[in-house]
Amino acid sequence: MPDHLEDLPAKPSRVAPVADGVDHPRLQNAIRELLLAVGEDPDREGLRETPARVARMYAEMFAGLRLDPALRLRKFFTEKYDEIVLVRDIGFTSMCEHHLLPFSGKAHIGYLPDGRVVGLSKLARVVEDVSRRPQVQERMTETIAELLISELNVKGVAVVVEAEHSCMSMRGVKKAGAVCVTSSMKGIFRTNPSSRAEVMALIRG
Ligand SMILES: Nc1nc2c(ncn2[C@@H]2O[C@H](COP(=O)(O)OP(=O)(O)OP(=O)(O)O)[C@@H](O)[C@H]2O)c(=O)[nH]1
Ligand SMILES: [Zn+2]
Repeated sequence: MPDHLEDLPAKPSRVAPVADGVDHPRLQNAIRELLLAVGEDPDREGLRETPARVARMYAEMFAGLRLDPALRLRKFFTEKYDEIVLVRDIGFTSMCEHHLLPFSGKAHIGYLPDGRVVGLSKLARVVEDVSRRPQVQERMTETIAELLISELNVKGVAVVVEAEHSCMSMRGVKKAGAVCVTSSMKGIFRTNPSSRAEVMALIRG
């Protein structure tokens, strides 16, 4: 190592708190404790940077705790279109709040407009924002549907989420491939069985 670098701390940016709303030093201590508790040596070479790495990972996985997804839905386009709009297969990964393991899958969102439409990407952005929290799949589904029905001036909203839970595949009951499906229907999709059947048929493709 050149002399002039010898006194510099290694990668200082990796240990400093990052202005992302997460307490990085606290997280790093917790990860170090976790490694000690399972019988590992957090000071061995391969693990030396792990607490800082995992802290950054949690900051990313839980970034949704500090976001307001409603802000994604404040921009509209006036359109005469009055049939269902559906965005299918929006991929996501969230964190199961029971085991802090990921669950991932696809969200499908349909809505029936009432004179104006929202940018299609905004539906995917809402899924992205809401997924980055510790939660259960039912709450994630309901949160997305509630946001859409309260923020968009639409006749109905349908949200279906399909996901595989790591806590069911890699541990515990160990059922790889089991898929959990949840749905939340608002407005006309809740009150009118034929509208519900129509949106569900579109979601099934
Ligand atoms: N309803 C629901 N349950 C979930 C979700 N994610 C994980 N779970 C379940 O949460 C439950 C937690 O059960 P506990 O008995 O408290 O924990 P556990 O002993 O680790 O349970 P096992 O996973 O059966 O080993 C498990 O049945 C998980 O399958 C979710 O999104 N929704
Ligand atoms: Zn779990």
